[in-house]
Amino acid sequence: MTGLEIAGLDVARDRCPVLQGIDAQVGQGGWLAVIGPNGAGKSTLLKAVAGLLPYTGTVTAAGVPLRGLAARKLARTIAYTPQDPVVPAQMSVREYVLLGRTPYLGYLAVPGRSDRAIVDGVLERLDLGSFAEREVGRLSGGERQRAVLARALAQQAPVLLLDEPTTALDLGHQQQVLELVDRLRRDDGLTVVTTLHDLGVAAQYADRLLLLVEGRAVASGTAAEVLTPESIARHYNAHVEVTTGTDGRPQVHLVRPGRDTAVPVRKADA
Ligand SMILES: Nc1ncnc2c1ncn2[C@@H]1O[C@H](COP(=O)(O)OP(=O)(O)OP(=O)(O)O)[C@@H](O)[C@H]1O
Repeated sequence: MTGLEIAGLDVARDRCPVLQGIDAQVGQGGWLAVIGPNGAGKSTLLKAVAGLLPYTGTVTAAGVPLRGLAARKLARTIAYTPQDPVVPAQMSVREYVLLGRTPYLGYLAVPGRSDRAIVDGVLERLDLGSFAEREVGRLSGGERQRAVLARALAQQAPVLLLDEPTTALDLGHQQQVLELVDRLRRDDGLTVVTTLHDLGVAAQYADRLLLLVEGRAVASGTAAEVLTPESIARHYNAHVEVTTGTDGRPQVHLVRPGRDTAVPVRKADA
């Protein structure tokens, strides 16, 4: 079953075309990583799918066209975390994450016991339990990024759009967030689309990659199909070596100019 389908998507910003003719399909429970160099249009794609930018073309979730959906219905369908979220600094982390329940509340209604239980569960899963009463403005960058993700998860939408979800996180929390998102798609069938600069992470976690360059999709497929040294050299202007990990997925290593290899050679192999 298709979780999300994007067909013939064009987006202009300041009247300049930024995305042209983008097609992508993600099955329910799938994880699509949108990759590409700076300015390629990755964030623009997520914003348009989230309904925050006008577009031509169609976006459907579980077969339902998203254009024209009422805001509450859209928020129950798609949860989105931006790359640079603006957070209300005075609000406590718990109150902020409770905002994720807004699409389920009646007019002027306050969150109920089940909303609070959902928020408590999400705070726990993201290691934020001890920060629940702290003001959002008094969190570190990584703690704030987890709070923003927590708010999106509290929304319990079947489609999750995450713009660079791990940039501010230390290695342990990166892994925790990526593993959590992976579990959510595998166990709960969430459909995930993330932008990712880290090609190694994209290769390890996503089941399909979409490579955008100057607003167009230049490649899509599995990590092994998309992440070739030639393609990375051409589109990122980066010199890399691509090896295959024990899990069969590609690993991308930067190679310093003038050096032969980025991959350490073990003594036994030398
Ligand atoms: N608010 C805006 N108004 C006009 N043009 C914009 C705006 N935001 C982004 N752009 C332009 O749209 C293009 C795509 O930007 P976008 O942020 O989608 O790229 P990106 O692939 O996410 O980049 P990065 O990897 O640097 O985050 C760029 O040329 C950018 O300059």
